[in-house]
Amino acid sequence: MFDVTRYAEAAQSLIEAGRFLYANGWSPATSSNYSARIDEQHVAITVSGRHKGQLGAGDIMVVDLTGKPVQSNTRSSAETLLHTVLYEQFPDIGVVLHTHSVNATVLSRALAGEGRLELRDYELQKAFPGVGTHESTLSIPIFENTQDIEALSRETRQWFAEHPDQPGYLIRGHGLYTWGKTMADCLRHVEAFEFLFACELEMMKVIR
Ligand SMILES: CSC[C@@H](O)[C@@H](O)C(=O)COP(=O)(O)O
Ligand SMILES: [Zn+2]
Repeated sequence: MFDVTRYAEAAQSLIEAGRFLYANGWSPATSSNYSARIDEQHVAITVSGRHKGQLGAGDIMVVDLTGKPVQSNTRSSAETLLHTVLYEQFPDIGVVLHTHSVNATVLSRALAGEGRLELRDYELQKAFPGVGTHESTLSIPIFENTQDIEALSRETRQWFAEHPDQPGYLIRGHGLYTWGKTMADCLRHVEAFEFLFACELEMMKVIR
């Protein structure tokens, strides 16, 4: 079983993250899902279909690392498996955030036919762990959107087994997944990605 105090802390951090992400326009219309690790085997995650700007304690539940609900009859996020494969694969991550911003959606569609977004020469790449210079490349995979989340979870697992240092991915026409050791780290990654996506879209207007 899991520690109730740690669950309450994780739930509170997800509630606060939801207010921030919704206020920024990155989690509109009940979209997005968030999770935080409680211990090696348990994760607090948003209940499916809830408004992410108005989350309360009843909107957060617990699943195990196979995505199975623990002590709950509610349905966890439809995309639970996209979270749990990351916790399984990266034992040191504590938080996963999935957002649906306009820029992530438009940029991933603008790059139709391309399987990656390569980010280079931006100072803000240093917001990600292990990046100490703008002279580096962040290779962000773009997976095709699908309603078959089990298949997508297998696809992401395989890609990140081969590219463990990349801090996130896009689903085309859908949104961003990113993670971090702490909530502060993960929120910084969302903000950094959003800044970089906006820059890429501006660059397309200037250069193409
Ligand atoms: C409101 S459409 C968005 C959903 O289809 C999904 O992509 C999403 O992010 C939220 O699903 P949820 O089951 O609430 O976690
Ligand atoms: Zn989504």
